[in-house]
Amino acid sequence: MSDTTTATIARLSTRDAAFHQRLDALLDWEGVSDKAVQARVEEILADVKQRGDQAVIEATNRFDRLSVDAMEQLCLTPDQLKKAYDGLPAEQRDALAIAAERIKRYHERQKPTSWQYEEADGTVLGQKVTPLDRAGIYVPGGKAAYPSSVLMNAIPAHVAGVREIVMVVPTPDGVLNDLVLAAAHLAGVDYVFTIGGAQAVAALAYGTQSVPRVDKIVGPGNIYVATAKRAVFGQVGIDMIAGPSEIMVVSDGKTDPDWIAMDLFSQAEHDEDAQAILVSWDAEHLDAVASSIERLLPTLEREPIARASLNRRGALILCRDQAEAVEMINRIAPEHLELSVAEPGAWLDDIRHAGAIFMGRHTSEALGDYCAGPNHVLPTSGTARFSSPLGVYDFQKRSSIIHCSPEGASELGKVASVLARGEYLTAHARSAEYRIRNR
Ligand SMILES: NC(=O)c1ccc[n+]([C@@H]2O[C@H](COP(=O)([O-])OP(=O)(O)OC[C@H]3O[C@@H](n4cnc5c(N)ncnc54)[C@H](O)[C@@H]3O)[C@@H](O)[C@H]2O)c1
Ligand SMILES: N[C@H](CO)Cc1c[nH]c[nH+]1
Ligand SMILES: [Zn+2]
Repeated sequence: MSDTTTATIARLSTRDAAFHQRLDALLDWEGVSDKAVQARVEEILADVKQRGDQAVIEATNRFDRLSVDAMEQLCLTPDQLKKAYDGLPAEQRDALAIAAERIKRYHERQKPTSWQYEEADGTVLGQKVTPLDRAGIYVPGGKAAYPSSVLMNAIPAHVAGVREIVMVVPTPDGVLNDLVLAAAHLAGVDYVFTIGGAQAVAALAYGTQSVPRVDKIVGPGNIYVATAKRAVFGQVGIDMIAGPSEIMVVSDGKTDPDWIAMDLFSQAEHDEDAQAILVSWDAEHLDAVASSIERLLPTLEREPIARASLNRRGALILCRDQAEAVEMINRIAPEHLELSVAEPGAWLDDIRHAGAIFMGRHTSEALGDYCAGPNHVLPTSGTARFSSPLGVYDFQKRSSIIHCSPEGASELGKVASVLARGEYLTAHARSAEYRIRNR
C-alpha cells in the first residue's frame, strides 16, 4: 500500500519514517487553546455574569439567529415537554423508552454505596455519598439535535439522586426538536432553557434572574461550550472537557468493508473536526475500505461534514501486526474503540486507554450512541488516559465520616500530638492531647 492521500482520507503506514509525525498532526486538536475562541468566550462569560438574562438573550439572538426579547421565550414548561412526548409517533416513543430503560439499568449498577467500618479501638470510619443538589446538563443542538444526549446526561443524574436537573439546549433559528423535548420529559428534567454555547454555560455557572445556578455542568458541546466549561471550572464543577467525536476501528480484515466505512462515517458526520481512524495489518482490506468510503460517502445526508472530517482528521493506517495495533490504541486513547476482530476478548487485558470499547464485528459504535446502555458522553482527545465515561459518580460527591470512641481518641491523640508538634502546630497538638486519657 502506498503512502498517498486519496480524495477523502489519509493513508498512513507505520513503516514510514514520517509516520509518527503525521499521526501527531492528525491527533492534534487545537480546541480549547484557540485564542480567538477563548477571547470571545471570555467576553460572553463576563457579560452574562454582569447582566444576566439580558446578556443571554442578546447572545442567543445573535448566535442562534433568534429575535426574542424576554427569557420566558427561551424557557420550556413541563407541559410543553409532556405534549411533545405525547405527540410523538409510537415508534419514536417506544425507541426512546427502550433506550431510557437500558441506560437506566446500566447506570443503576454504578451506584456507589455509603460504607462504615469499626477499628479495634471502637472508632467508626466511613464514607457518605451525597447527590448534587442541582446539576446543569448541556445538550448540543447546533449542527444537529441530540435526544440521545438528553437521556445520557439526565438519567445518570436521576439515578444518582440529584434534586434538580436544569437542561440547556440551543435551538438555532428557533427550531424545536420534539424528540429532544420528549426525552427531557421521559428523563425527568426539571427545567429546559433553549440556549446554547458559552452563554448557556455562563448562565448555569453564575445563575441569572431566570436560570438557576447549578453545582456542576455536564455534557458535550462544541468548542465554545468546551472553552466556557474550562473557564468556569472552579466556580462550578464540570464533568470533562469534551472535544469533537472520535472513532478508532481496529480490523483483522475479515469485516465487511462497507460496515467499517459506515462506522467511520458515524463519527465523522458529527463535526468537521471529528476524528475517524482505521488500523489494520491487512493492506488489501484497507484498500477495500477506501473504495467503500468513496462509494458510500455521497449517500450521506451530512456528506459535506463527514468528508471534511475525513479529510482533516481521518486516516487508514497499515500496521505490522496485532501488537502494533495495541500500541496505537494506547497511544491514541480513543473516545470510541471498535475491535472488529474475531476474538475481541483476547485483546482486553492489553488495552489500557479507551473511553468505550465495542467488542466484535457486530457491535457498531452507533448502538452505544443510542441504546446499548453505557453512557455516550466519553473522554476525547486522548483524555481517556485519565478520565472515564460520564456516570452516576459524576453527580455525587463523598464525605468522610470519623466517629472516635473515647479509647480511639486517646490512642489517636498520642499519634496526632507527635505529628503536630513535628509541624510546630501547637493548637493541633493540644487539641489532640486534651483527649488522651490519664495524661
Ligand atoms: N461526546 C458526546 O457525547 C457528544 C454527543 C453529541 C455531540 N457531540 C459533539 O458536540 C458538538 C456539538 O456541536 P454543535 O455546534 O453542533 O452544537 P453546540 O450546541 O455544542 O453549539 C451550538 C452553539 O454554539 C454557539 N456558537 C456557534 N457559533 C458561534 C460563534 N461563532 N461564536 C460564539 N458562539 C457560537 C452558539 O451559541 C450555538 O448555540 C460536536 O462537536 C459533536 O461532535 C459530542
Ligand atoms: N457519538 C456521540 C458521542 O461522541 C454521541 C451521539 C449522539 N448521537 C449520535 N451520536
Ligand atoms: Zn455519534
